[in-house]
Amino acid sequence: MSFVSVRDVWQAYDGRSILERVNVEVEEGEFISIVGASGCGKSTFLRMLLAEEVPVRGAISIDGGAPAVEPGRERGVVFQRYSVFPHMTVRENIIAAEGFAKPSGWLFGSARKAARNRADAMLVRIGLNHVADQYPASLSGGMQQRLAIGQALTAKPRVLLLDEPFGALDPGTRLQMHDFLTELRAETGMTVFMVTHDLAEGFKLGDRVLVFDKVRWDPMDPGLHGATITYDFDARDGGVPFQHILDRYPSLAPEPVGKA
Ligand SMILES: Nc1ncnc2c1ncn2[C@@H]1O[C@H](COP(=O)(O)OP(=O)(O)OP(=O)(O)O)[C@@H](O)[C@H]1O
Repeated sequence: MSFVSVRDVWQAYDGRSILERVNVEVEEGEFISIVGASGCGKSTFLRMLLAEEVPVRGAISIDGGAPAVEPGRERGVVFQRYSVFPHMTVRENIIAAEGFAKPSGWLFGSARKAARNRADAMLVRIGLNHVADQYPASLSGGMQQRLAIGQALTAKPRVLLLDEPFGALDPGTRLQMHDFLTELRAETGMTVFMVTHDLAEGFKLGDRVLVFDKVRWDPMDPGLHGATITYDFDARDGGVPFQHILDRYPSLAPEPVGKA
């Protein structure tokens, strides 16, 4: 059995189908990029992988375990909008991430001191040790997002879920974050699922690129049917030229530079 196994998963809200018949098998350590038109259910799929919500049908299992019913330490998540705590320093943000992963939610005495040492090691790892005592507002967007990734990594997750993690960053910072993520991944052997609207990014970072789309379409009721995985591209060797996908999915094309 694969490390992550998604079997015949369906999701619906208020009786409206969002995802249907989603099947995918993922090996440990694979980097899976996810693309698809806006609103097709990509974030919903990530939330189910995180066990933040359960599918109405089908099951997702990780490492052969029973389907999870709530988020656990083995899954970390990073969203596009900075999820760091603005009233805490950079170091406190990392310590808090560890504290919240504990059942009691808080750390005291020697446990807190040890957590501080681990936090400092993490800050060195993500290149933020020189700003450990600053507040997030004083950091650049790329630094804040590195802090968010550092928080997610604090619990040493085996699966990292990234929802458009670099969507709010400028192109240069984005490229730096690609290198950072590639290094982290080589170091940790984590399995990664990343939703992106940038196909080039998806093919560059991913081992595979999954495309979500609707295969059934009712012109009288466009919201009737849900999306599923329509393509599973092998992106390891540079992948297929992504222009072919853009031809079929023009809505995925990046915004022209300078467009308001
Ligand atoms: N908790 C919810 N209750 C009701 N509807 C929801 C809920 N969560 C998501 N939806 C709806 O499900 C659909 C899929 O949303 P989702 O955020 O998963 O899409 P997405 O592909 O990630 O979109 P985008 O690319 O724009 O971020 C949308 O129509 C959204 O409004």
